[in-house]
Amino acid sequence: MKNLRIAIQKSGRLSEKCLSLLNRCGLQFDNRKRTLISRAKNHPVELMLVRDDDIPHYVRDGVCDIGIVGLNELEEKIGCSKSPDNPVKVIRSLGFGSCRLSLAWPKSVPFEGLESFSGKRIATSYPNILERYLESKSIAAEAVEISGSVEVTPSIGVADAICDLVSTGATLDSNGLKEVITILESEAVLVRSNQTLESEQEDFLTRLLQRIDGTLLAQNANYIMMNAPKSSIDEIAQYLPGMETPTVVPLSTDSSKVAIHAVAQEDVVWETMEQLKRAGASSILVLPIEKIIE
Ligand SMILES: Nc1ncnc2c1ncn2[C@@H]1O[C@H](COP(=O)(O)OP(=O)(O)OP(=O)(O)O)[C@@H](O)[C@H]1O
Ligand SMILES: O=P(O)(O)OC[C@H]1O[C@H](OP(=O)(O)OP(=O)(O)O)[C@H](O)[C@@H]1O
Ligand SMILES: [Mg+2]
Repeated sequence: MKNLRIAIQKSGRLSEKCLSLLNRCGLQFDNRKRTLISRAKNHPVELMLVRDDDIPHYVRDGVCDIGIVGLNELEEKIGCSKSPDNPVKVIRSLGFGSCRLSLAWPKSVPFEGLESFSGKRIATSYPNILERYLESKSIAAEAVEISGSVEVTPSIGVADAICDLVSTGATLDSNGLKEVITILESEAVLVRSNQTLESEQEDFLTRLLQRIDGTLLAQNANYIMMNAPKSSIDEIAQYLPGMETPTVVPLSTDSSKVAIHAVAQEDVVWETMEQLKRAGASSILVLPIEKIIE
């Protein structure tokens, strides 16, 4: 059977989270960091550890079948991820690696809107996204390609402004810059090529996607259990927002009471538990959920 090849970032902001997601999906790999291709111990899967810049092209060219990469890298290297003709398709958004690609301007220079960028040099590691954006807004500015430490370029005279990734904004702030326009909201995405996979690979990918969905769903979900008088079931159900119909089970020791179990698709806060107690519930337990298959 042909292995499903998965590319993830070798070392960087996404590496640990990608590995942890795959582990939670039941894939086990050798931990040796220097092994750049490793076969999963228990599934027909091969893991490729590579620079994140290369993942979009590897997936497009069929070097690997699927990959996890920031949407920012995908848009830069392949572009138009939303177009149906795109050779690389986003098949899941994974909810980590959240950041945005933004234009930033020196705090010491007055900023008068997008027009301020006209005729200016903008340093960036994302020249394709930037140029597409500037063109769509009819702004004539020069994208100066820089591979890293972009935030330093205005203060050393290499550029007038920058276009780079922002998360907390601390890097911009400590380099005398302020975020002025967001061009792209990004997060880690699972991608696949448009090329047809062998049927066994496709089958395994379907199973893997079900596991990823189950893991992502479980991530924010909780299981809540409590005992309550039968007379309070309706009131208690009102305080279980976003939950499927709770399971109500008789208690063998007390016929006036029942056990209520429910899955909450969100965090259950102390206030909700306090409300449940006021409504007559006791022994209220909230447990994390590890996996879900719907
Ligand atoms: N400050 C941030 N907060 C959250 N996510 C971020 C942040 N900066 C980058 N990312 C996301 O993490 C991805 C990887 O970032 P990282 O800095 O590790 O990349 P890199 O230096 O290009 O790594 P590589 O050596 O693989 O080329 C980015 O493409 C982006 O999607
Ligand atoms: O808004 P902040 O929370 O300060 O994050 C933004 C910084 O994070 C990323 O760099 P990273 O730290 O990954 O370093 P690198 O660019 O050298 O990989 C990005 O390129 C910014 O420089
Ligand atoms: Mg990179």
